Amino acid sequence: MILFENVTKKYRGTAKPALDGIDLRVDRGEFVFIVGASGSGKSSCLRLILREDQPSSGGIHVLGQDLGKISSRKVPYFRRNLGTVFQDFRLLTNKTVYDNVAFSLQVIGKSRGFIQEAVPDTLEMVGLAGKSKRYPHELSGGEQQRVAIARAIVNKPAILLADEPTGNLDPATSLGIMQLLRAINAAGTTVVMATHEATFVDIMQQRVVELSQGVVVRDEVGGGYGETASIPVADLSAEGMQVLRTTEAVVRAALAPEEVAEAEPAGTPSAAAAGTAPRQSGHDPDTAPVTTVGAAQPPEGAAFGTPSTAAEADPETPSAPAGPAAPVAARSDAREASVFEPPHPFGAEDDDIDDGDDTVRADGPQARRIPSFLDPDRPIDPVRMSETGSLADHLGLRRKNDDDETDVGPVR
Ligand SMILES: Nc1ncnc2c1ncn2[C@@H]1O[C@H](COP(=O)(O)OP(=O)(O)OP(=O)(O)O)[C@@H](O)[C@H]1O
Repeated sequence: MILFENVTKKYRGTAKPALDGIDLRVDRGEFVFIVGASGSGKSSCLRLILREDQPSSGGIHVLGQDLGKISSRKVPYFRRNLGTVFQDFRLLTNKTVYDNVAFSLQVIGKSRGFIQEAVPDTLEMVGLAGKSKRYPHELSGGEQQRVAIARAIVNKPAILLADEPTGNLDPATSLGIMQLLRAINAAGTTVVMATHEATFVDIMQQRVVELSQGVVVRDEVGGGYGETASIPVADLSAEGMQVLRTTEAVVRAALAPEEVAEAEPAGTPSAAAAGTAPRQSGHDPDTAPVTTVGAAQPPEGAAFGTPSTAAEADPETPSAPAGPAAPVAARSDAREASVFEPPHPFGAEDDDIDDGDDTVRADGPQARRIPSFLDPDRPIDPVRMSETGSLADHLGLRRKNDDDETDVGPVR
């Protein structure tokens, strides 16, 4: 899906290359952290994948495209299949939440009908259904980043590139964002994330590619942040891990193919997978207990087919989402697509682009995509988690207060 072959990037006027002979392969469905000290080449990597920049030498293939051969005219089409999220959110300040997300579809010519379905669905998924009319300055940092993520995924990209997406957020809010990215990955989108956040790299147990002075010095699955961490690794509590396990359980339950097949009437292939449950307006995810931090744990009855009670979130009862999803199954008939369908690397308008590189290696790193400590079959007590305070408490990351504004600003 992403292939770097001996890629070197040397910026004009610099003595040392930013990237020096990089070989890297990322397969469909992987979640890959790119870590390394400041200046090690993480952002340069992402820019090359996005085709914002070109390598000085070497070859890069993304979604079957040789980026060295793709014409400038085709670059915008190519980028439709890549969602991007940045540390500084990059929202349009004069547009509402809804319009920020809708805009990315309007500029690529999506129909009004598609936009009217896809935008609310995606906002619901990221836990912002009740804030669609707000402007960015009326949102906390965590909410702004969720808008940015909604905008990045509303067109169902095959790949989501995230460059320090939690860099401006406090730890508890960052965890919500990480859970959301993990859920998006669980739904089929390949995620490549550059980060300094040792804590999340360690607890997520995904593939870690470490750069040092433009060279890959480590590439392992389930690795921690490593010796070069510039941020101390937090000692996450067992409760913190339970929170993540519950999230994974909910996502898995919502996306499990067998439940989908049973839950939906014939002709509505995306209904249960979309997890489109009756909407609950006015819900503020930042004021709710543990189960709503991050949209991977959306408001009750909301996206992912989330169980309607904390008890139902128990992974022992994975069929819980089938209920909430059912009432809106008929509505799905009218949809062009659901955000939870497997990503279609290229739409009809992009048929001229070859997608031949999208094979999955059976023995590839994605084989361990879901770590054992997130195993939904392991016993947890979701009721206790939902009734005993905030996520920050569970993680030992208590905030100064509950004010939304504490989401904003660097805390490291
Ligand atoms: N446009 C540019 N022109 C010249 N040098 C650049 C340019 N962009 C990046 N560099 C240099 O390339 C190297 C890698 O930069 P890059 O931004 O990829 O690192 P990074 O790992 O993302 O760093 P950080 O964690 O601080 O964002 C650095 O030495 C940087 O100074």
